[in-house]
Amino acid sequence: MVEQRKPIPVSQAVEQVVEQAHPLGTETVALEDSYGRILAEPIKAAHDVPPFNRSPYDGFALRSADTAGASGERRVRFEVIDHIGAGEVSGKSLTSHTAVRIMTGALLPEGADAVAMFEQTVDSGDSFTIRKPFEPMENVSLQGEDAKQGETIIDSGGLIHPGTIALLATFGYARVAVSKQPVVGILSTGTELLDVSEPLSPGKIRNSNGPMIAAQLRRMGIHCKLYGMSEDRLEESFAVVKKAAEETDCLITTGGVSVGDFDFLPAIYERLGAKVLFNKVAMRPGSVTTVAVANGRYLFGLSGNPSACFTGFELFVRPALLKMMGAEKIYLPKTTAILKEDFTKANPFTRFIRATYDGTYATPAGFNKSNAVSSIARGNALIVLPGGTRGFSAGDSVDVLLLGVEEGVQQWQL
Ligand SMILES: Nc1nc2c(c(=O)[nH]1)N[C@H]1C(S)=C(S)[C@@H](COP(=O)(O)OP(=O)(O)OC[C@H]3O[C@@H](n4cnc5c(N)ncnc54)[C@H](O)[C@@H]3O)O[C@H]1N2
Ligand code: MOO
Ligand SMILES: [Mg+2]
Repeated sequence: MVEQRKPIPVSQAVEQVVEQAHPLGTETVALEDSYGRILAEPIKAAHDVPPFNRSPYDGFALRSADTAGASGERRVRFEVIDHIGAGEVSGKSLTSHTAVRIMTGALLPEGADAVAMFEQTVDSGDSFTIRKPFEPMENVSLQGEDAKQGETIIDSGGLIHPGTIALLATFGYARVAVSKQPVVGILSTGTELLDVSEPLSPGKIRNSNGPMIAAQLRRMGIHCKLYGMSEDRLEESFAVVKKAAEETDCLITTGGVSVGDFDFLPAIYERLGAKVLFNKVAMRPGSVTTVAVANGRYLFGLSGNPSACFTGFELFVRPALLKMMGAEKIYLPKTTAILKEDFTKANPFTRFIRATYDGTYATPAGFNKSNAVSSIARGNALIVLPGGTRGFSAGDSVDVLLLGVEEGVQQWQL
């Protein structure tokens, strides 16, 4: 008799998977290799930013006191005593009605407390005039206005993105403490599978799940170990899964997890003595998604059906790996959108519909069965239709999970 599996709610399944994830510790990498990694130390301002009072304009550094009473009728003249660009330091100190010609980014000379932009002056080389008074510190970029020494600017646990890199570089982090990345393996199971470069033959299809998951991992900044494809034969599959599981923190297999005569993953988990967290989730696609743990390592048994495989990765594998990487924001961001099509038939399982989201509407991305591959290629989001007794109509407000967003959110809520 076919095994009866008990489906668990999606949120419970996500919780159970994430609960098993343990951070892998930290390492340091060169700044140029840190993009996309998870920051393992807070970034504290090592010094004020900017580190000195500087000119935000190309113009003349002057003493504001000398500008008192200036007007169109009573222009005030300054003698230019030096000329500096950014990076140069004037050796001159300003005295009454003297100024230094200064470029954007240059340290203000001693005595100066304001900058007249070129556009605010009539310039005649050795001297210039102005027609308005300047306030102390007018047109000055003040030391520490951006960041104060000792201030924590970014907490640990965030994704290092280009802005983070700019900050790290500002403070002289040639090396950065980041969380270690998990070693992740991918094995595609199925006697029907052909490699991408092989021609089709009767009953065979090309392996699309393997390359897809490798790309889903790359999108998270993770490089994986490829274990290729294995045919649906118990002994051989067991050997390769066992080896791969020993060599990785997380092994992702696709296919062979359902109740078919050649679905060997359940038997393999049993032989490995792995603890199966669940083997049925009340979701579609991906109801057969199975997650097991052996010796502290994850075994993700994703469905062979491409849409189910894709969805299983985004919902379960992604947050688990991010948590292992020390990330705080491990879940896909969620928003609401207006549904573009009817889904009038109720479904007891929560459905995840591949869709395009344009900021207002969520439009299903076409053929949306579990075995669909075209809709994964078109979509940038997953519409969530909760399981239950009701259907959904065009115009309904629905939840949408956003795919491919650089950084997610901290709370899982569905
Ligand atoms: N009697 C039942 N049959 C099925 C059930 C069930 O509950 N009772 N569940 C169905 C559901 S839901 C799904 S989803 C599939 C899951 O099957 P498996 O995860 O065991 O995957 P396979 O049987 O190996 O393959 C399913 C399908 O996907 C194609 N496939 C497999 N690997 C790849 C790959 N790497 N790239 C592209 N396509 C792949 C494979 O050829 C099959 O067509 O089971 C249902 N059956
Ligand atoms: O596991 Mo299946 O994907 O629900 O069609
Ligand atoms: Mg099967």
